[in-house]
Amino acid sequence: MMASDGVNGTPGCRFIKEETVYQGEWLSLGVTTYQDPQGQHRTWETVRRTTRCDGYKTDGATVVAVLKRALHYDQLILVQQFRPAINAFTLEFPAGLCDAGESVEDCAIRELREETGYTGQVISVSPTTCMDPGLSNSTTCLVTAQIDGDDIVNIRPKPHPEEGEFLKVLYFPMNELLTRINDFTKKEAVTVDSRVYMYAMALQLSKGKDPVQRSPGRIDKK
Ligand SMILES: Nc1nc(=O)[nH]c2c1ncn2[C@H]1C[C@H](O)[C@@H](COP(=O)(O)OP(=O)(O)O)O1
Repeated sequence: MMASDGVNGTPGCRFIKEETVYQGEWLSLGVTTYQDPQGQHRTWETVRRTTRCDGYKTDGATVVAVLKRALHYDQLILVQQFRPAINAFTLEFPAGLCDAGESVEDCAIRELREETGYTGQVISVSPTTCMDPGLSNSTTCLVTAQIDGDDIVNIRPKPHPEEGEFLKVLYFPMNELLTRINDFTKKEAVTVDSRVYMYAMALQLSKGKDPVQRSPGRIDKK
C-alpha cells in the first residue's frame, strides 16, 4: 500500500513538497509539506542524506556478520565507534553507505572489510528498512553474512577505516549475546545501537528467555 492510500477506505496522507532549509556536504535539513487525511496541509522537519545514489531507495548496508571457526563458539562481529553526533562511543553492526553503482551486497562486503578486516559471504538481504523515520528518510538493508574464520584471508584481519572513522572491532558470543552486551555496557561507556540491542533481544526471546534488564520507571541520566 502506498503512503497516499487510505486505510479502511479513509483518505490517506500524501507528500506535497520539500523546501531545503540547510544543505551540508553530508546532510540536508528540509521542511516537508504533506497533506493529512482530512486534506489539511501540515509540515514536518526532515533530515536527508545528500549521499543517496540516484535511483537508490537505500542509503547503505548494515552487516550482521557471524564469525565461524572450527572448535569455537560462533561470534557476532560488532564495532565500537566514536559518533560525534551523540558525543559518545557506540556499539554497532559494521555498516556504511552505498557507492554509486554498488549493490547492497557489495556495499556490505566492502564495509565489513573496511571496518573489520574480515572477508565475509552474504547469506541474506532484507528489504529496505527505515532507521529513524520521525527524524530522517535514512534507510538501510540488513545483510547477514558469514565469515569463515579458518580461511587464510581471515586469520589476521586488518581494518582499513575511512578518514575520520575511529573503530574498534569487538567479538560477542552468539549463544549469550544479550547478557554479554548488558555486561559490556556496565563496564564501558557505550551507547548500543538499537538494531544491535533488538537483535540480541530477539535471539534471547527465540530461546524462550525474557530479555528484561533494567527496572521499570528508571530514568537514564547522563
Ligand atoms: N552525518 C555525517 N556528517 C559528516 O560530517 N560526515 C559524514 C556523515 N555521514 C557520513 N559521513 C562521512 C564520514 C566518513 O568519511 C564516511 C563514513 O561513512 P560510511 O562508513 O559509509 O557510513 P557510517 O559508518 O554509517 O558513518 O561518511
